Amino acid sequence: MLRQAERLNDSLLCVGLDPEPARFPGAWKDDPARIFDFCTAIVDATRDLVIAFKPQIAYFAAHGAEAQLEKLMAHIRAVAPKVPVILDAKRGDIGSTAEQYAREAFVRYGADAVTLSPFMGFDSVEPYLRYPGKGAILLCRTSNPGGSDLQNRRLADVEGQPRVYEHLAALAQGPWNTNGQLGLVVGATYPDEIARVRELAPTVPLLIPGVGAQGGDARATVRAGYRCAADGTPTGLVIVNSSRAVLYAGSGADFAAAARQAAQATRDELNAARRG
Ligand SMILES: O=C(O)c1cc(=O)[nH]c(=O)n1[C@@H]1O[C@H](COP(=O)(O)O)[C@@H](O)[C@H]1O
Repeated sequence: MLRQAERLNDSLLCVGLDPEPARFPGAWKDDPARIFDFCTAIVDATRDLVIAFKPQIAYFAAHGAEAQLEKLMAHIRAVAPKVPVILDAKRGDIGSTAEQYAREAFVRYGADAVTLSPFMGFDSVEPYLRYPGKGAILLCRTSNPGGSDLQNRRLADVEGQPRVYEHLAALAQGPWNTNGQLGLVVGATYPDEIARVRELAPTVPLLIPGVGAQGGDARATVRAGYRCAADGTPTGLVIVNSSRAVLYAGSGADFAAAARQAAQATRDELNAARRG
């Protein structure tokens, strides 16, 4: 699905759907009942510009707006059936509970992929791999400064003493990737680490948040993470997420047009970086 959407829309950009009613335009401001309306306006304005959409579940659950998220997922499937939807939930729990989280993501919401915290190990990830064709994207080297607290520590009892994120990248490329559906999250704020992850996991899709509001460099991100064959076919895809910089590009009645403009500019910048 990712390869198909990348070709269809000529894009590496993922628009993150992180709706904050306090930032909604005009009469919608502070009204959580407008979460669906706000998000569908963004989806409709950008659906031909993206490789994926990424709703962040907390922005819905915090307002008791799960029904609006269900409606939104159905809306995306209807208007952009070839664009994968990554449910950003960052789940991580023992196998029996993971089975419920997997059902929530893939059956209740119909997501194509879900983000997971791999802290509890492979048996906490495995239940998600039982769904054919569905993606499980593991936090590896996150975009936040505190990401280095644990992820950059070295593992003394693993050969070569890799850092935690390096070890995880190797597991995701190899033994953990039992159905070929794993991905990794690497922050745009750390391009050197993106390059290192790409070295260890040459073909795993990388979800890269952190351009836009967090200040990550789009060009450096693509250079570090995107790989293609001599004929231009991607061999290592990147899914570069921007949320706030797209969603809140404008604050008036024309917010959806402003979001489209911001998404288009970022998509073009990412494409220039991979072709330049
Ligand atoms: O898994 C994620 O999507 C994620 C991982 C990470 O390392 N950093 C990160 O910012 N994110 C998410 O990506 C989005 C970034 O939003 P913006 O900073 O507004 O573009 C938010 O939904 C975060 O929860």
